[in-house]
Amino acid sequence: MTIGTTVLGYPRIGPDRELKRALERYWAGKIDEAALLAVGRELRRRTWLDLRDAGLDSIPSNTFSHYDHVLDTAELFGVLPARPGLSPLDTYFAAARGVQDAPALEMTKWFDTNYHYLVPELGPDTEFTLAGTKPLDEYREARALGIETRPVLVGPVTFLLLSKGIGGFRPLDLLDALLPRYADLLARLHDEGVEWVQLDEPAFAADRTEAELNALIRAYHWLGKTSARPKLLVAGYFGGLGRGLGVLARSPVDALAVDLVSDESFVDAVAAEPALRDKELLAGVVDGRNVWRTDPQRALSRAATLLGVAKSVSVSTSCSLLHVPYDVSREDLHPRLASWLSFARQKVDEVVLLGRALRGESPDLTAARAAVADRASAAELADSSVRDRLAALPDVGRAPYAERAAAQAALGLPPLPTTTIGSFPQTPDVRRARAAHRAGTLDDAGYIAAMRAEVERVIRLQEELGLDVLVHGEPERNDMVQYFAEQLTGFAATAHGWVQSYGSRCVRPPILYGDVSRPAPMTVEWARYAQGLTAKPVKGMLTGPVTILAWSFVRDDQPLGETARQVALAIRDEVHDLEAAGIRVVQVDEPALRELLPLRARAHRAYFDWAVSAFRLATSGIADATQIHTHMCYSEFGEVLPAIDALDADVTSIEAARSKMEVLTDLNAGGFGRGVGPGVYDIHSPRVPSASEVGALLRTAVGAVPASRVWVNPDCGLKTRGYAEVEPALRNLVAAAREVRAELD
Ligand SMILES: Nc1nc2c(c(=O)[nH]1)N[C@@H](CNc1ccc(C(=O)N[C@@H](CCC(=O)N[C@@H](CCC(=O)N[C@@H](CCC(=O)O)C(=O)O)C(=O)O)C(=O)O)cc1)CN2
Ligand code: MET
Ligand SMILES: [Zn+2]
Repeated sequence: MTIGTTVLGYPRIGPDRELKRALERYWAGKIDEAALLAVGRELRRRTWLDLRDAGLDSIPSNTFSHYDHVLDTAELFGVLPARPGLSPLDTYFAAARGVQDAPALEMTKWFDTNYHYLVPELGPDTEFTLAGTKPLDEYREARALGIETRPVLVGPVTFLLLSKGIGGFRPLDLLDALLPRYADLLARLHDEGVEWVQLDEPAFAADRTEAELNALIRAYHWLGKTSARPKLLVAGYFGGLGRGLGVLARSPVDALAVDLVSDESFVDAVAAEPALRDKELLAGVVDGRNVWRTDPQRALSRAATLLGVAKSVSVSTSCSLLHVPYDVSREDLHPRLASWLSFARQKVDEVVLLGRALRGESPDLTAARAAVADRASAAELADSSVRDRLAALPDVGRAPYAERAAAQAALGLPPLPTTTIGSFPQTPDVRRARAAHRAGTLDDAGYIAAMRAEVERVIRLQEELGLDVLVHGEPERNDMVQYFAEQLTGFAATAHGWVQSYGSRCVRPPILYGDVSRPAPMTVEWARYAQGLTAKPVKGMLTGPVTILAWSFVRDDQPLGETARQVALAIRDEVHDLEAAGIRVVQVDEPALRELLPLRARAHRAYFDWAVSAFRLATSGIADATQIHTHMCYSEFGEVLPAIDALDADVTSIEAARSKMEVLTDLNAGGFGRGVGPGVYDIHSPRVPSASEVGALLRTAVGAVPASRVWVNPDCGLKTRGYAEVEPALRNLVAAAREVRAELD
């Protein structure tokens, strides 16, 4: 049988974040393993039944995970660190979250998404075994419900490319050792009666070396030729496959899934590939990354272009639906906006409908066509005043850094000034107050009073600790992007639109649907209140335009750079109002600057151009004496260092503790000449760093960068930590700064 209509993956956290709650209760010791496993089983059951009832021809399995699918793959092939005395499940969680005396695996971004995976560590002595049965178990579980499924696995080459080599080792050198274990697994699935297996190779949406392409060739020639195996579907997504397309087309696999959404030109490359003649093709024409309703005309014409090219063509999503929320029908949005949207459940219906249309049936596409046309012609999305203001804006640079630095000396800060990145712990009390406010049981005045009390507590604590530049602690923010989106026009927020970010942590990305403007100041009253409590400078705290776009679902009817300018203008207005309110230091966070970097180098220049100019637009037109900070984290910064420099912020705080300040060498090599705050405290770990540990990192920093430009701060915000860890950690941070200060001449 051909595969027919399908989706490459589905959300797994639960429509009401059932898995998040179960995980956190399990970790807190409130439920046992059996109760946690039961929650997962029920979520899988509901997903499979929903997908079957929707009419998909082929239903994926093994898309569930208790934490992360790359971690699952490492467990499956027996390469998680052993933890004698722990159950297999707790060994798995130990790798994900760390235990008392062993840190977690590193966590990093899954390609250019806001999903994070755990990085397996491999070395020359790594031995793979087929240690687990998860894909097999889930297949059986579905079959017991009467549902045939297609197990989904991370492909062997992508798995190795995403892993980290210990001490300079190249994980790809393990390919020949890993392939037989994949073959063992395929054989077992085959014995079980599995017809199709999906192997995901998104790594080939990025630029790849000759050696990496050769690995892809070897892998699929080898796996394709194994005798007892299910049919193989290889999925490439998050962009076109580049030369990987030809490689896979010429390999003995049975089907290819291609992303026809992310890269418009890729459809031509697929159409021109003669070697696809005897392959089945899944045309990924329903966007798995965004929430807009699919234009049936465009989707069908793309898929139809390929009809003669392959043995068969069917419809799929461009990637897994992991990155979109479950169901738009649960939202209380403006009905017109709601009619333009499609979340995971609706995307499944779109796939089914388009699949029927492609087969020559005549399903009713009028509602879809009308909604898309309505959105395209919605004049009220345009705001001419925003566009006129942007067109009239003068040049967006600031005075040279030296002049600014001289003016900013008026802040009267000591050498090695200490500060934090913005958020303080979001305590259960704070979260409860916000929930009560949302539910209407706590009125505005009561909520504001509770948050003010929290701000005052945080200010007093920082004064007592002896920090130099204070923050208000962000207690009033549900999330650093959603909070702003809720106050800007052109954005809609969802009530249930949760998307997994990592493990049990989720976000509700806002929907940016129209021209953006700022009807009123967003943070000024909180900053003014905090500054009024202390003589020390309080840092205003904003999220930058690139990060606001990266962590929202963004309109796709104009270039991102244009949308970024509108958001930047709103942030600029806020910066100006903070300055007018007497705030002398403003931080504009851009942790997602690296995340939005296109996977292919040919697109980097254009990205840097719009991203940098949006940040500069947001942070210029102010007095030289007003100090602009920015902050970045969760990334490999190498490729974006020139852009970080070009942002022209007075001070850049940057995650560095885990990598022992390596980033400073690179920054120096790049000629970075302004203030820099390399994180000296890893906030992802519950461990409290000692003063001597922090001191050692700080001495490394002042050895690499002139001390006059070094700031002392944690790696990132403290919102996910508790006060029991944060207080002693910051105490040690201040003590270390004082000690190293005393050593300066
Ligand atoms: N958007 C975004 N992306 C990001 C980051 C980030 O901060 N924001 N940081 C990096 C790492 N990613 C992260 C993603 C999420 C969280 C996180 O802490 N998320 C929270 C939810 C944050 C939130 O929206 N909180 C809301 C809703 C909280 C909530 O769940 N309330 C309860 C009720 C509260 C109670 O009674 O206790 C409910 O709705 O059921 C609020 O505070 O108002 C979670 O999953 O637990 C942290 C880091 C990279 N990407
Ligand atoms: C993910 S970056 C976080 C920056 C933000 N100001 C905070 O401290 O939480
Ligand atoms: Zn951060």
